Amino acid sequence: MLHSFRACYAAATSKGDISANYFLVTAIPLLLSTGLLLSRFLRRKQRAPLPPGPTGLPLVGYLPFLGTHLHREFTALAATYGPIYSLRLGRKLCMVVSSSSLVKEIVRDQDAIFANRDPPISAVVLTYGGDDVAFSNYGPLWKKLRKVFVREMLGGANLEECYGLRKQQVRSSVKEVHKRCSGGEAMDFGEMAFKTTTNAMLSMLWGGVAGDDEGFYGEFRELESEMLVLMGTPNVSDFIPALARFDLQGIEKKSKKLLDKFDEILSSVIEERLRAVEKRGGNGRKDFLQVLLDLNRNGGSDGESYVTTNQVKALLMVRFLSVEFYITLLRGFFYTIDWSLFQQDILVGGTDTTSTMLEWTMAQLVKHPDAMSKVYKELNEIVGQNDIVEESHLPNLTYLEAVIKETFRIHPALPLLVPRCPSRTCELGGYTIPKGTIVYLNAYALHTDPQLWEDPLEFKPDRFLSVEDDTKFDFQGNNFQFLPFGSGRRVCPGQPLAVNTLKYVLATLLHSFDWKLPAGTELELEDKFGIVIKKMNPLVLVPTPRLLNLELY
Ligand code: HEM
Repeated sequence: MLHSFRACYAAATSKGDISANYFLVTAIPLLLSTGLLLSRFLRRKQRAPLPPGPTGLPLVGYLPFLGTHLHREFTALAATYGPIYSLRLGRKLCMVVSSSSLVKEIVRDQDAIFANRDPPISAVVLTYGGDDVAFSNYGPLWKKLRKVFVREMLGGANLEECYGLRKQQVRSSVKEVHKRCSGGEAMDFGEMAFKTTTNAMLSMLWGGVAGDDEGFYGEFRELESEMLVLMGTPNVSDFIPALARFDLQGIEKKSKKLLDKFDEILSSVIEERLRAVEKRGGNGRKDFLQVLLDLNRNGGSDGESYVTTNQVKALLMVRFLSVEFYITLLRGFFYTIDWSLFQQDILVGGTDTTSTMLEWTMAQLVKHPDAMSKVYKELNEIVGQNDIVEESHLPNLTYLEAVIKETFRIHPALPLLVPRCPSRTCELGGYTIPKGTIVYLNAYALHTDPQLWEDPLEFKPDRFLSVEDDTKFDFQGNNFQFLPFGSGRRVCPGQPLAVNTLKYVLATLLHSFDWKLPAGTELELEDKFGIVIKKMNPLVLVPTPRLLNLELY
């Protein structure tokens, strides 16, 4: 640089024309641009390295080396490469983080940077161009939709108003189980849990229930299944963005067609509701549909929560959101997943996080009779055998809550949470994390770390009772060693509804019946990696009534 400066000065002076202007016009820009280049070079040289990690193959990266239980594989890799490591899955650069201090850095200290998502093309199309709370990036649209979701749809007052709808569905499940009791019939507990939670959710969404009108809901469920399969199908366009415009597998085109069909159904639901409201007068039922239609027509009380008709429709599809996320995560692992089983799971099994957790909690209770008797004792004391469980009882069922937390610790439904994506290149734990990296937070590793938990693989609900400060292990992810619902800005907004529904359905089914394994069978607790982490084999149990007053059934 000094050399160029001297040359410039010499050129000017040799002509005997030491004009200040000439000097300014030539030398200063040269000096500035050289300085800029130098500082860029030095900055790049100083940038921290990428986290260490296993090397893979060209194009496919580490995909062919992954087994079938990713949360365990990722935990095992951390033993070799440390609490933060990188690997390529296809063309995508991914990081896996499994220490509570680094997780804290992501979800607290640098939360605004790590608050983006990386949705697949099919999800963007099917949510009206990403016009929804789950897939939009951190920014004004996400903030508005999240506020609508948390305050207006799932706000305390609205949830309370919908209690009647939930209760109706739970009581109707109790009746059905009771009917099947008389023959000593064994039943698939997971299936019954799925039906109960689905109906409770559908009734809160738009007052509907599967089975109310088999034609309509049957068609809707079929479309939902098609949607999940499309989102789950590995799409070359997602892995190699340069090929996206060719849509080689036709996934974008199929997604658009499917969206048209969804749109038709959702439009007819909305029109029907508007007609009913007009006929009846007033605002009609306060299910989520009505809340959203009121916002669509009048905006919110703050004047900022106006939602477009497309946003109403995208928000109504929320029932499967957590599953969609997981599919988003899984699409990377097409080498390791049996896609025919995956599709069967969606079409036949019925998959959702809340009912999956109901099944796991029940399985742990059947496996641990001591814990089961403590739950029954608590139910007898708080509810009594001459009454039915109401949601007002739930805050006092502290042992049941500890059982649920311990189940979430050992069997988190989404063990790698939902991947985050930094909006700019940043540093974490002394390493560089490039913009757009897919970041997995390994909750399973944290939940089972022997340095954080005593006997981490043992089912011991009491560990949650002995904690003096009961906010220490809440479901909000405020403690970075227990985060079944994530943490930070993008923490699961459905958590209060999910935990409430789980506790209410479980308390009701336990209070109403004794549950035993069919004679001659044994219980195992093996899991199966899939859309959510489900039990490998269905939980089959025989219920017998516990309550003497038959009117309570
Ligand atoms: C046991 C049940 C559930 C579990 C384990 C679960 C778990 C999660 C997790 C781990 C995340 C990602 C959080 C993060 O990135 O830090 C999430 C996000 C989300 N969940 Fe859930 N969830 C459940 C139920 C629900 C329900 C019932 C709803 C809807 C009523 C729901 C709606 C959402 C939405 C909208 C997001 C995205 C939030 C955002 O990106 O801003 N979840 N969930």
